[in-house]
This record gives sequence, structure tokens and C-alpha cells, in this order.
Amino acid sequence: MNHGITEAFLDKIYKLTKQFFALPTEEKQKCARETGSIQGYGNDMILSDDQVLDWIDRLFLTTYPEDKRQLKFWPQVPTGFSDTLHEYTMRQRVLIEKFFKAMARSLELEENCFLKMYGENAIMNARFNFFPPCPRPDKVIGIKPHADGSAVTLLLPDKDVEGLQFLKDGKWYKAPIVPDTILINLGDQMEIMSNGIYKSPVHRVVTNREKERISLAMFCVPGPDKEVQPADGLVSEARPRLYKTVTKYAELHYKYYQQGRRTIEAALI
Ligand SMILES: O=C(O)CCC(=O)C(=O)O
Ligand SMILES: [Fe+2]
Repeated sequence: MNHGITEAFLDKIYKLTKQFFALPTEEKQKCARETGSIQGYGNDMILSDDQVLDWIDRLFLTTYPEDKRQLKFWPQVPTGFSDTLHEYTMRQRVLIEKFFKAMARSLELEENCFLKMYGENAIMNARFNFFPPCPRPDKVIGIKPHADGSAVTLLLPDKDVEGLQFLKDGKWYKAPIVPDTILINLGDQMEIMSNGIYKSPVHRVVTNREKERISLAMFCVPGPDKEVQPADGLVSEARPRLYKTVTKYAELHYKYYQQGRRTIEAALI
């Protein structure tokens, strides 16, 4: 997609992500997540004894609005990490606005209709993912099958190593590697706003024996005060409303995800 974020800039954030994960553990631990907090460096938060863990390390940082940032978790090394992440966030805000307007127009809706539900204080959460090589890719998954709980996710996948797969009609399909491309993935909240016309796809990340893999997902989530529901113009007798009004969906999503369940089922009427 023509996103106005240059290849050189994507390359910069990609390299910084690689450099961060290549640091010694004690350096990364300076950003370690604290018990009960989602922000910071670490792995899955354990919510139950029978939870299936992902083969992954991650750094999770809220990058927008700026007053929601917890800078103590932002890496000091590699140099330039924080400034670049700030710039990435700001450039992506411009992209998201254009994208939501285009989505509304594509459904012949007033162009600000989705943006209004998304809100001025919409949240952006950056998740830097690191998948180490795994001795048993046949048994162990990098990220369990899920659909994103965001409205939209801007994903920068690894340049060289495959792993992301999408589910369609009961079969898994590999996402091809397209260098210097941001993959726009629709989340459940876009499915709700569009009354099911746009779907949030189920996807997963598989592991491999030889190569490590990284990715950066930016989850764009409607503001916590926002009620998200199917746009009026998409509800009619012929197409009844499919979803309830939801608020703070992302919080519910985290619990469902760890149980391997689809959150959108909780929103169905
Ligand atoms: O690593 C990827 O390509 C996908 C990551 C993903 O699905 C996620 O973080 O929700
Ligand atoms: Fe995802």
C-alpha cells in the first residue's frame, strides 16, 4: 500500500527491533514487564494453569496518546529506539486516518463515520515480537490462532523469514514476504463497525527450526470511552444488526485470546 512511510524509515525501525532483541538478557530485562502489567518486555502473562504458551518474546509499549506512555519500559539501547518509535507512531496516525476514511467511502458511508467511533483519544499499542528458532515446530506455535482485538493492526513482518499464516475455509495459507510493506490487518472492532461486511481474519505464527523471526504489530484501538457498534448506514431490514455495542473490547480480548477463544463471539447478538 502507498502509505507515505519510506522504505528507509521502515528499514530503520526493523533494524532497531532486531538490535533490541539481540541485546543480552540483562539489558532487555531493564524494560521488563511487572507482574500484572501488560506493558514492558517479557512473555505471556499467565492467567490459568492450562494456558498454552506462545513461543515468543515480546516488548509491548503503548505509544499513543502520549500521556499513556510508560517510558520506564522504553529501551534506552539501541540508541534512537524511542525517537524512532515516536516518529513511527505519528506517521502511522496519518495513515490510519486516511485508511478509515477510505474504508467508510468504500461502503458509501459518510467518510468520518468510522473515525468518530475510533475517537480522538484512540490508543496505539506497539508489540515487538521475537520468535527464537524452535526445536519442535511440529508441536509448538509462535502465536496461537487468533483474530486481533484492535480496529486495525499495522503489521511489519520479518523481511526474510516466513511464519505468518491466515485461515480461510478451514485451511492455513502463508502470508508471502513483501519487503518494505506494512500489512494492514483488520481487527474485530472493524468487523463490528462494518456490521460484518469486513471480517477480521484468524491468523497464527508458526515456528521454524533454523531461523529467528521478528515482527512489529501496531494495534490501533478505539478510545476507552468509545462505544463501538455497527454503523447506522450498514444496518437495514435486509442486513440486520449482527453485533452488540462494545466498550473496552481490547481488555476482554486479552482474556479470550489466552484461552484460545474468539472474542467476537461475545459481541454477537
Ligand atoms: O508476527 C506476525 O507476523 C504476526 C503477529 C500477530 O499476529 C500479532 O502480534 O497479533
Ligand atoms: Fe495478530
